[in-house]
Order: sequence, then C-alpha cells, then structure tokens
Amino acid sequence: MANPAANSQSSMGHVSSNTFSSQVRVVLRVRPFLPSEITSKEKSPIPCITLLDLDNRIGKEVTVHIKDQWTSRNECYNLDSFFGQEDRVGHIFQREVSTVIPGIFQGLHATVFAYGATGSGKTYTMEGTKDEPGLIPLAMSTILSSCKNAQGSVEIAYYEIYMERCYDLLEPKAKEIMTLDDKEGRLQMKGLSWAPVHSMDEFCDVFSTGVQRRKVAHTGLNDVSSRSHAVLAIAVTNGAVKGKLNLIDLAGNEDNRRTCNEGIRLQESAKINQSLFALSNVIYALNNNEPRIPYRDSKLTRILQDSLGGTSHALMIACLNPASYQEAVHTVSLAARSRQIVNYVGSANKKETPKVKVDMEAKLRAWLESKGKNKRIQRMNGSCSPFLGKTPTSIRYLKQPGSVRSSAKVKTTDRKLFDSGAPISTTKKVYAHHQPDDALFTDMNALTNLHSFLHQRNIFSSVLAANDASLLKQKIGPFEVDEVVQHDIRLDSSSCVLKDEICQGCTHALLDRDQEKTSENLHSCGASYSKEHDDGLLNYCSSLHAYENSDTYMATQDDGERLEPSKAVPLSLNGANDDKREKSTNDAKFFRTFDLPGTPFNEENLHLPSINNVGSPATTERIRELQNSPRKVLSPISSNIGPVKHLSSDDRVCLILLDPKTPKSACEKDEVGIFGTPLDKFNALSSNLKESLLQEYLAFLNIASKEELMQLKGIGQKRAEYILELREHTPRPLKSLSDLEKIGLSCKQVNDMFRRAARGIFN
Ligand SMILES: Nc1ncnc2c1ncn2[C@@H]1O[C@H](COP(=O)(O)OP(=O)(O)OP(=O)(O)O)[C@@H](O)[C@H]1O
Repeated sequence: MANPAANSQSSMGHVSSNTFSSQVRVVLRVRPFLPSEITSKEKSPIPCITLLDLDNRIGKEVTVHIKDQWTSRNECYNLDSFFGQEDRVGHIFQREVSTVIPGIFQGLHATVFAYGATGSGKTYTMEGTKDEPGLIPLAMSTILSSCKNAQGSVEIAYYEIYMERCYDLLEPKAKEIMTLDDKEGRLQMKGLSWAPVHSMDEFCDVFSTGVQRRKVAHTGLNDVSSRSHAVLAIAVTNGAVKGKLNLIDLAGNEDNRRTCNEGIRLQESAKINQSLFALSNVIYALNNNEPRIPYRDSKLTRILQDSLGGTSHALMIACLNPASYQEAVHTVSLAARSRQIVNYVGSANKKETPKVKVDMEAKLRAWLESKGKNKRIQRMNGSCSPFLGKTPTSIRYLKQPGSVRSSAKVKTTDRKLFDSGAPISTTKKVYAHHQPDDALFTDMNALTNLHSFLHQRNIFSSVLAANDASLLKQKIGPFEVDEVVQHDIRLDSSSCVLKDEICQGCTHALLDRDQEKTSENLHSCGASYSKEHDDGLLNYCSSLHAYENSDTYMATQDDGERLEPSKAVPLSLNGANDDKREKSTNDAKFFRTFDLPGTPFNEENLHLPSINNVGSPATTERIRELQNSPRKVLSPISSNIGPVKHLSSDDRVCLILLDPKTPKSACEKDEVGIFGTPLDKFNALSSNLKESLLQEYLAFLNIASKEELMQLKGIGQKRAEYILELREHTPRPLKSLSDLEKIGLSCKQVNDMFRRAARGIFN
C-alpha cells in the first residue's frame, strides 16, 4: 500500500523543504451485518454499499456505489480506499496507519479518526476486541517496538469530549480539563495528564482503566454506545524531536427517532450531533474556501483543527453499517468532501505556528478573495509570496484546482457536483426564501450552517433573507439559481414560518434556538406552541443536528421536494404524539413534515389558516389581504440570470428554486442582470462589502477568545470578559450593529473602526 504521505507529496508538490501538502486521506470501512440485522428470510442480505472497479482497489482511489434496495435511489462517490465486510482491522492498520508511524519519529503529527453513525463500528475499529485488536493497540505496539530501536520514549494522554466539556480519562475522577489557546493560537489542554508507557502490558492497564471511565450507554441502536468523542494521544520523544499520533473514536450521529433516546441520553445525543454538525461545517467551509472556518464552534472541531486544514497528517476512517442506506449517504458524502482538504504537514519542531491575528484588512481581503476579486487582492498583497504567513486561512488559498480529486472512470454529466462530494444522481432543488427586510438571517454563520447542513443531507432547501435581490444573490453562496418563483406572502421579521407553504403540504417551518421565538414562529402560521412541545422539539432538533449550534433552523422533509398535501405525514412537535412520529419515520426515513398543532394537512388546508391565531398585527393584516385576494404563485422561470430581475424589494417573499452545483464565485456567476445601472451595481457592492465586514466583525466577537478580543481596538479586558459572559447565556449574543450597544460600543465607534480599516486598504 502506498504511503499516504508519499502520495500526497507527489501529487501536491513541496511547499518547502520541510513542509509538504497532504490531502486528508479518507477510507471506508463497512462492518459485517449483525445477527439482529439479518432476518430469517434473507440469509445473506445485500449491503447498501458496494465497491465499483474491484481491480482498482489498490489504486489511487476507489469508487463506491450506495444503493437503496427499496427505492431506485443510488449514488457514487470517490474515496481513497475501501475495506469491506471481510476485511480485518489488521488490514486497515497495515495499509493505512502503519505508514504514518515513521513520520511521528521524525517529529510529525498525525491524526486517525473514526467517523460514522451510531453502531457503525467505530469503537470496534479503534479499540478492537481480544480476538481482533483494533487500531489503537496495533499502533501502540508498533510505536513501542520502533521506540526500542530508536531509543525514544512514549507517553500517552486519553481524554473525552462529553457534552462539550473535556475530561481526563487517565485521572481517577475523570477531572475536567480546560482547553485554552496559547499566545500562538495553539490549543493547550490545561491539566491534561500524560502517562509514560514502556510496554504493551503497561499500556493495556492504563488504557483499559481510561476506557472504563469513558461514558457509554445503551441506546435503541447500539447496546454499548459511546456518549463522547474519545482521543488517545501518543507522544513520542526521539532525542530532541517530538511527534504525536492522535487516535480518535468519535461518537456517532444519532437519529433520535430511531434511538428512542430520552432525558439525559437525548441531551447527550443533541451535543454529539451538534459537534458533528460543527465538523461538517468546518469541512464545508474548507472546501468552499470560506474566509472564516468555524473551528471554534465546538470542542471537537477545535481539537481537530490541526488535522483539517492544519499541519497534521489526517486519516479519516468512515465507518458504515451495511444495512442503512440513509446513514451511508450521510457518512460517505461528508467523507468524500473531507478528502479535498489539504493540510500542510511539517516538522512539528521546526514549523512556525500560525498566529491568530485580528486584522480587519485581512478579513476584507479574504472576503474579496472569496468573491473572486483577485486583482484587488494582488494589489493588496503587493509582491508577497502566497506562502508567507501561513495562517490556517491563507493556507486554504494555496489549494490548487488540481488538488480536487476526481475519477476519470465515473461517468457523470455533473462532474463538478461529483467532485464537490455531492452525490452524482442528485437533481433536487433548493428552496430559498427571499425576505425583504433582511431581519431574519443577518447572521451569515447561521446561513452557512444551514446550507451546509441541508446540502450534506441532500436536502437542498434553504432560507435566505436579504434586503435586495443582489444581496440575496451574494448570500446564496455555493448554489446557482435555477428558477425563481414569486411567493405571495409577506413575513414580518419575527414570523419565520412560511404559512402558505405549510398550507400546501409543503414542509418548511423554522425553529429558533430561543423557545419564545419558536413559539412566535409557530404562532405566525396559526399554530400554538406550549412548553409541552419542548421534548418533541428538542428531539426533532437534535435530529436536525442543529438546535444549539446556530440561531435559526428549518425543518423540512427529507428530499426537499414538495409533498402532495395528501401525502404529507404529520409529525407532531409534541413528544407525546409518538404514533404519528412513528408513522412519519416509517414513511420518510429521514426528516419529515411535522405537524403544527391546529394546522392539519389536508386538501382544505390549501388556503391560509384562520387569522385568529396569527402573531403580529402586520402579518395578520397581510394575511387578511391575501385571503381576500386570489392565490397567486407565479410559475417557475428557468434561466439562471433573468428571473432575479423579477425580484422586488417590496413586501414579497420570493421562493427560489436552486440546484446544487459546484460553487462559483459570486462575481463569476452573474453580475450582469442582477444589478441595474453601473451606479446601482457599485452601490450594491459597497453596501454588501460593508455588511459583510460587519458580519465578520460580529462573528468574530461571537467566537473569539478573550485574548483575541483584546487585540481589537476598543476592546479591553473588561469588555472582553463581558462578551464572554454574554456568550454563556446565548452562544451568539451579537447579531446586529445595534447589539454592539450591549457591550458599550456605539455605532459611531464601530463605523469609525470600519472607516479606518477601509482607509488602510485603499492607502
Ligand atoms: N468488523 C466488525 N465485526 C464484527 N462486529 C462488529 C464489527 N464492527 C462493529 N461490530 C459490532 O457492531 C456493534 C456496533 O459497533 P460499535 O460499538 O463499534 O459502533 P460505534 O460506531 O462505535 O457506535 P457508537 O457511535 O454508538 O459508539 C457492536 O456490537 C460491535 O461488536
């Protein structure tokens, strides 16, 4: 088996004599069927995933085919390697992990992490059994024997991330450890204990005690399900050189309608799903060269930061249950995206650690770059080499188009789509709602999360808000507009539910992390919401992997296409309504419509519901108007560019149908047509630029560490501490310019700051 490091060196070329680029290597591991998955009728069930091109198994990449045996749905993906049901963990070790160990003795860092749904075999692969040792004992034993030859020493640390907190598993009471940034922006685990290890016996003693401390529990899908992400760090000292191998067993994605989790299990599950969602966002942002990579959205992504777009080798083992098509699609689509990420691996002892620098100019540069304004950037950069100042952000821009792997063997009309990691066969639509007053989705982050979350699950359905069509176009980001349909209902800023769609049996409703807001949202579509919905909501939202991660999320059906009203299956938000949920689960497999109490789906419901239950007076008034006028939904317009002209900034909400395509820059897409005169265009761009800077600034305030905050002009220790305090109550407390008053910054101060940043750029 080829050495991944060697592969990537040759494919990507050297960046410097001791730093080389290396794509995240992604291999697939399909576990055997468990006895409980084999019905008496079918003795040898067919796995939902198969390897195409068996001959190519040892080649540079493999193509896998995922097929749903009950429907005609199927997808193909390219990955680096495939291990089927008959393959033993030893094979994976020999071919994938043993090759990175020599690098550890030369001071490199490497991470091997098992990713997959609950019950897919991650722990089995990492820890193994008595009869079949897993990657952890195999790696340890190889490191120990290499150590003897090299006369080096080995230490291990073992910790878990449970409910977004880190606990040291080598300490008797699994004490909590703090994760801090050092001056250089590197993650430090304060108080983590390291145990020296000289032999396998010693290792087994220490490690097995840690394993017993790790939180596991019985769930509906796995008898012994990990409730935390566990990280075993093996540090090797070889003379003056120190290298490290992280072996990570992630907790699995959980669909709580299938696990039947309740109480604490449900809360754990929400945290697990939330952190895996953050992981998918990081992968998505890296793939799309986004100016900000949301590493800080969870402990997991912070810990994996060096392995995703950083300076560590990374191997992802995507684990699959052969019986679950939906899980397979979810896991493999994320895995396929991950292998496009490029790391810049260098000697841990020599490398200059990137500094986290607060620099509005850099942010603006990144933003311009993401919009394809390269000339401006060249001017801003002067004659600097792109390799200088390799912060994680700048590293991403070194990614060459050629670095995106593709398979010549895969015949697809949408090659770009395939390369982007999305399934080939997808033709589903994205629904984006244009909301005129831009009040709902001013948070770009929430928007990105939403895109990523939905895209990853083939739910090409999304919500956007913008105060004019051009801004909307900018915000659409990676998607291309196919069609625009005017949608004839006005929403005020607090009403998030598209009443009119729900009435058609279509399935969009927005949940807000703030329960009061959710209640308002539901009210606005004629539904009532009470505390007793909380269970159901939490359950639902943890299935969405999203509830606590961002501000607003949309619940939607599984495939993003409209349902016939008669086919819509209500799923109550109320946890008590289990029979309905059960039915919904059976019918929908994944996400499904949920029933808004008081708004049953049926033919009669094709008109707007009674105005008596509706929220704000403005909405009520508008609905009254609409009820008195004939329903008006314009037909789809097929061009990519033309329809946007029809967007109005009056009180309409536009429903835009989008097809997921490989991202293009906003500039490249269609500047023609969305703007009016050149002056309009200039004005629109200027206002977008200002808005983007503001959003970046707010996003930064919402996530930066205290030290980073204090590097901003106008933010001293007290203000930084106050921001951190605000975050304890609401993770993203600052959403708009006026919110800055909460931290005692006047609009004038902020405007001055932006002015200074802009002057710096144009000087
Ligand atoms: N290669 C394999 N051969 C035989 N049994 C396996 C294999 N992989 C997994 N299993 C079995 O499948 C079940 C689930 O595996 P495991 O607990 O490793 O899943 P997991 O992905 O770690 O789940 P969770 O995320 O819930 O912790 C276990 O009973 C395990 O013994």
